[in-house]
Amino acid sequence: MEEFKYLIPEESGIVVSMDVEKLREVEVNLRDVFTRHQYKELILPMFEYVDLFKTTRHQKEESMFQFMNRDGKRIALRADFTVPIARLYHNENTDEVRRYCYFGEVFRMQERHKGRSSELYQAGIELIGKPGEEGDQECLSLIEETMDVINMKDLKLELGNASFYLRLMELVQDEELSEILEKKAISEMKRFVEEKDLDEDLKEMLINLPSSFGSIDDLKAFKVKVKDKQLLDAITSLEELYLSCDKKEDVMFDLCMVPNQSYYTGVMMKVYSRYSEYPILSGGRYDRLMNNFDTYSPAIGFSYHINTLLNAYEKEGETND
Ligand SMILES: N[C@@H](Cc1c[nH]c[nH+]1)C(=O)O
Repeated sequence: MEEFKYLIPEESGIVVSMDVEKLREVEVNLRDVFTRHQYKELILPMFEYVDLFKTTRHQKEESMFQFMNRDGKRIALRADFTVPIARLYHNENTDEVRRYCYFGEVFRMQERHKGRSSELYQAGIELIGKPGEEGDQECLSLIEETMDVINMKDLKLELGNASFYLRLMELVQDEELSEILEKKAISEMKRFVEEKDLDEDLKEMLINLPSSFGSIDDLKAFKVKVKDKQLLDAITSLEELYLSCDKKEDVMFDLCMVPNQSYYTGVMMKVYSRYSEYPILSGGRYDRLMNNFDTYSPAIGFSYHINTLLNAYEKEGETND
């Protein structure tokens, strides 16, 4: 394909313009925090069997970069760090608490012409074996500490809960709800609710959901409208987690948060810079992922999306000039 030799594929477009000096600075600062808290650094394979990501059903097959190896087995470029780390924990044959951290690329095919690279540089941690509130708090305080060392202004930490989302889907039994939640579309939600045969309390709550995003007071005001026990528990666990946050003024709640990974089961976290449309960090509790390896262990983790972070950092710099 001679005519393409001067061009860079859309898939890796952003990578070539990455500010490597800044990347290394962020990496050093994050590594320093992770290792201070006993997170052991891992280097994980770049090539995996497609089956690894398929059996855990977390990554859509069409978003994986795949090829055949010499034995005719289907190989994928690493599409995620969390899943191979779950396998690693299983292979360690332990039920003790383990702390891992990692730095490197994941490969996920993006929608065309959105200007997003398919080669995503991540820096993250996984905390395995520490259940519930205790594990959530450890993870959250680590996020807060790392938010300090990346030296960015105006960061917001958003909390959602996958158990809230999963319970809603169970009650409503309609995939369209996911899209409406993601868009926080008030009028679409009204139309959707009117067309459905649902309990009146649930209808009233759903109508209020897209506009209930915000502070702890917004969360508390919304809670009054909730009658279902599982939904209430999910909100209470967010309230409790909030109490352990150091910088409460930077914390927001989003009950419309749709899990961006299908393995999330509990609290979900996202960090936003006002200079980026996408989160610079995302993560969550995933207590059932390990079941795929016949190991039963609660876990939570997060990843910084370094490409997004560097873009936001550059924009922040431009507005300060
Ligand atoms: N692997 C997730 C982030 C995460 C790490 N641990 C838990 N969640 C992602 O790439 O979005």
